[in-house]
Amino acid sequence: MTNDIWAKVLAALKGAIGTNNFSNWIEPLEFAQLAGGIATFHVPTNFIGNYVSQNFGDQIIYHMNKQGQDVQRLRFTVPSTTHTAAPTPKARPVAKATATEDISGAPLDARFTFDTFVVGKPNELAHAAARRVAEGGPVTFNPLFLYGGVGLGKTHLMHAIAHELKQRSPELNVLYLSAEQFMYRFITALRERKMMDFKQLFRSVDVLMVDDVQFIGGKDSTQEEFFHTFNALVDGQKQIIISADRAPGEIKDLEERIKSRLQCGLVVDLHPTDYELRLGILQSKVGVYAAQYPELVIAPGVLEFLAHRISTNVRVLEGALTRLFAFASLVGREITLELTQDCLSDVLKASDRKVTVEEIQRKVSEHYNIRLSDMIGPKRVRNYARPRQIAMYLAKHMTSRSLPEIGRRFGGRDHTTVMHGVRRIEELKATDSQMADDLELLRRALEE
Ligand SMILES: Nc1ncnc2c1ncn2[C@@H]1O[C@H](COP(=O)(O)OP(=O)(O)OP(=O)(O)O)[C@@H](O)[C@H]1O
Repeated sequence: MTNDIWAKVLAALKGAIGTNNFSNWIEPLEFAQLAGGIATFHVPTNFIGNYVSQNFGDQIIYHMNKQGQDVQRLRFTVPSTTHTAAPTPKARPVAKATATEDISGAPLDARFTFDTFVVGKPNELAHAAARRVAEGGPVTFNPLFLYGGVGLGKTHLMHAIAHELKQRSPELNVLYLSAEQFMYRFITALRERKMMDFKQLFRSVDVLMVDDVQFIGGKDSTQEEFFHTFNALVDGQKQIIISADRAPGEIKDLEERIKSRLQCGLVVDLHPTDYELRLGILQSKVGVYAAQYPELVIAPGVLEFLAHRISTNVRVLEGALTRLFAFASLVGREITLELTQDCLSDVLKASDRKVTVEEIQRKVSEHYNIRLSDMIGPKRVRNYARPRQIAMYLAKHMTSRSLPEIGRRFGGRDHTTVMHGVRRIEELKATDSQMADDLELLRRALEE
């Protein structure tokens, strides 16, 4: 396809989608080639590619074909030289953290402080322990062992401790690094015959922080060296802080003596977030964005919606918010529930909890205080029939099962029985507020 033809396609698109959309979404595209019915474009970010494909893909194909080209599909690629993390020039990137290089450890993220850490029930113990260690003074528990699932704030708390300690006592030698970096340094020291320097460095610190220690599981010589370093520091009354994705006793392929050493101090876990904590985190992050995007308005209910729907981990929650603000700023619109659902459809889909028909049956029978066997069994009395219909209704709306599949799970009932039950509940939902409340309650309980 020649540039002339592409220019004609562009002119037609501009007329079809309007100047704003055109300059936001189509101008950043760079036509690369047309081969085998596939038109390829270079885009600055995957986000733009996805958006264009979903929203303007059909029109691009239509106008290219109208110009005599045979286009069946579009492909969007981000050239490797393009910086993928940055949104288009029109979107303001989120401020980058200034990393302060520790003397000999990994950089600390300037954003990870106690001030920016939101405390809730699931992390209050871990937070209190971290605060206590950050006060410095005589070592009371050694090591402090923080563990929890992905993205729940372990690294954030460790960096916060390091920042605080350095602020209170700048002379302290605080060394923060990941277990992987520990291993890498150890191997380098071995290779370069600098083990003495290695031992000296690690034994001279006042506070040693090792992140993601589960990494050394199965790495025998690294474990051995870690064990010696650990003992030397504990003997010298130096504080050690460790994080892992699971409790010390559950780390795979870790020597027993190390497990028991790690359990000697205080072991605290970060529990999965609950709704209140997620909402608190979102509110605090929105404060930051509000300063960066003063023109953006966020409609009531959006944060509650996100806190309710994204329950995986805080990193995903943060990513969703970043994307939402970048997107809203790009299109110059208020952040409404509708825009949120459009912009984050993939994230929302991915974090939808997969509810099974069996879970629904169990929950509904508990709620109405009937036996599971009666819910599935043949009895047709109202006491059983209504909860059964409610469970069918929820199965239809909360799972991807077809009506015949649902029928089979309800004691081999026919799909028309399921359809009738679902319709009956839909009618009641519209007319009976008690029924509507019950359905909402059950839905929430199942999504927890
Ligand atoms: N309670 C919280 N308050 C504010 N931000 C939080 C909180 N918990 C987590 N975060 C944020 O979530 C993101 C992920 O946190 P972090 O990197 O500390 O997780 P992690 O537990 O170390 O995860 P991983 O197991 O992947 O290493 C960070 O940007 C962090 O600032």
